[in-house]
Amino acid sequence: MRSKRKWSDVFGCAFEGIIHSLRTERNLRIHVLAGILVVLAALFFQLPLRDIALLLVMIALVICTELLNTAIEKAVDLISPDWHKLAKIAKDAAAAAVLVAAIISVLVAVLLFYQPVMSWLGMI
Ligand SMILES: Nc1ncnc2c1ncn2[C@@H]1O[C@H](COP(=O)(O)OP(=O)(O)OP(=O)(O)O)[C@@H](O)[C@H]1O
Repeated sequence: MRSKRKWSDVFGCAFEGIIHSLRTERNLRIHVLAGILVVLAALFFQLPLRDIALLLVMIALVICTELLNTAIEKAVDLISPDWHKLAKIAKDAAAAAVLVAAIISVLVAVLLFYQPVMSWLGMI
């Protein structure tokens, strides 16, 4: 089925989703702040553009999984306000997606920052 929604409506809904999630989800705010700090650190240590691009991809991955986690949580709360085994599986899997993205992002950041930080500290 072809959607008749205007582009401005599509962007408007997406923007509302971001604002609502930022207002209500503490973990998302932490991830956005961490992402900003990582980009500032990458600029400070003058990482190559390719490394900065990789960091941006990882930051986007974490923020997107966090947004999807919020979407799944809300949908599950709507469908299953009471305790249900499948609701637990859905929410736990969504939370696990954020955790995996966050862990891999930290590993990528450590690999990319290791050499420049050590050299800045005069340790190599
Ligand atoms: N309806 C439910 N049925 C079964 N288990 C649930 C249900 N709601 C929540 N849980 C369990 O509680 C955990 C926490 O769920 P909750 O909705 O409170 O998310 P949260 O961890 O507080 O997320 P966030 O902090 O990102 O808002 C879930 O991962 C799940 O294990």
